[in-house]
Amino acid sequence: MKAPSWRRAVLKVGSALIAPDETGVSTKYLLPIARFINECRERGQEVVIVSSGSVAAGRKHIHFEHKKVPVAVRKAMSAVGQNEMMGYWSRFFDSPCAQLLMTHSDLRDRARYVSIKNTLNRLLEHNILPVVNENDALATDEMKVGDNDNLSAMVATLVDADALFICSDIDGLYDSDPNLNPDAKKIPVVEQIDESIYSLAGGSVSDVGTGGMRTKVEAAEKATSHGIDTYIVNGRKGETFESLLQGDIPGTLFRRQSDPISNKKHWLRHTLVAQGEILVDEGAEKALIENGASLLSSGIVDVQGDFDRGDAVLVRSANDTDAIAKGICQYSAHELMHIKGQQTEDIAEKFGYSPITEVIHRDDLMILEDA
Ligand SMILES: Nc1ncnc2c1ncn2[C@@H]1O[C@H](COP(=O)(O)OP(=O)(O)O)[C@@H](O)[C@H]1O
Ligand SMILES: N[C@@H](CCC(=O)OP(=O)(O)O)C(=O)O
Repeated sequence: MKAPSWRRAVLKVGSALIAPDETGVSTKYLLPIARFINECRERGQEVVIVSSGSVAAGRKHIHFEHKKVPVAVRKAMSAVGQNEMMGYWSRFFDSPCAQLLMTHSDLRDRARYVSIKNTLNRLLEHNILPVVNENDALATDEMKVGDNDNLSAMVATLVDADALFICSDIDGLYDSDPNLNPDAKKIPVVEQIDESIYSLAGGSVSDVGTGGMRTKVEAAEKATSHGIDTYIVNGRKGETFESLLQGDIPGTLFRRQSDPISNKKHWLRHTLVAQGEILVDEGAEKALIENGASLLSSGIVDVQGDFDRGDAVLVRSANDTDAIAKGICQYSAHELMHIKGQQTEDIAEKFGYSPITEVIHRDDLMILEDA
């Protein structure tokens, strides 16, 4: 079976490759990766790197006795290590590399999201190789993505990539962790990601790696739902990249969904964090799910949480605990408490102004699965 062709790819390099000894970065596994990138670029394909390794690089300079490194020390390691990690990449390419450090809070803000997208596109136009990492030194828990597997899927969506290569220290997804079970069997192709796939994926055994296989499957789910073929391959083996160049599939391919959801809805579903909940009556629930309607104030029963205009919220039936939709709300929680259950015309009369008809516009609304 041949791999689908691609035009633009994101290639994620985990700590397991750039920092195989977990302290300090190393060129040991980077040369075949850099050769692969150079060859792809010569063929007219574009590549964005998402690289881990800043924490491992920083460990060389900030010694810490205990295995469990406190958050502040990890951030300091990352700050001193980013530069070093970038230096390693730069030495492999004749054209320049550009560093982009971001957090989840940058990606969930629509304006910043578009700004990052434009910057990445300009860099690619100028044949500059972007190297993305999380801005670990600044990110608080609420701000961060937390792992570069998920970050790479978000970046792949952002740049409209058609392939995502997650390069790690393992040959792909197995039916259990091969580091723990020598009889584990590799799964060459995953057509659909569901709970049975998640149940196979374990964590990381490394001190600097984050997430293990679970975050890779999460990344694959995000990317494939956006129409991006996702590969987990072993970046420790040079032949992996030879195979990829020949169009073979050396690891596990998670095949893209044939009906990808739009950019905006993808961003809404996977990137935006809901700030509150809107409880709706049966009529509104039916209108949203069956008729593809916008949410109007008349169907709202209650409001929970404290959100502002433009924030993401979950919509759920007043009779159920499961959310049915997620959307961007045009009103604040405070405003909704006043207009809930009212017809749009009555609001105009009561409050003396012409309200926005849709509390959540259909275009800003994503029905969740199983609703
Ligand atoms: N089902 C599985 N198949 C393959 N690897 C698995 C599985 N479950 C857990 N793993 C672990 O995931 C590790 C790779 O993740 P991680 O250490 O975070 O690497 P990276 O630094 O490349 O992100 C593997 O070395 C393996 O121990
Ligand atoms: N941002 C961190 C890496 C976080 C991460 O996800 O690591 P990994 O699981 O090795 O890809 C760093 O630069 O060290």
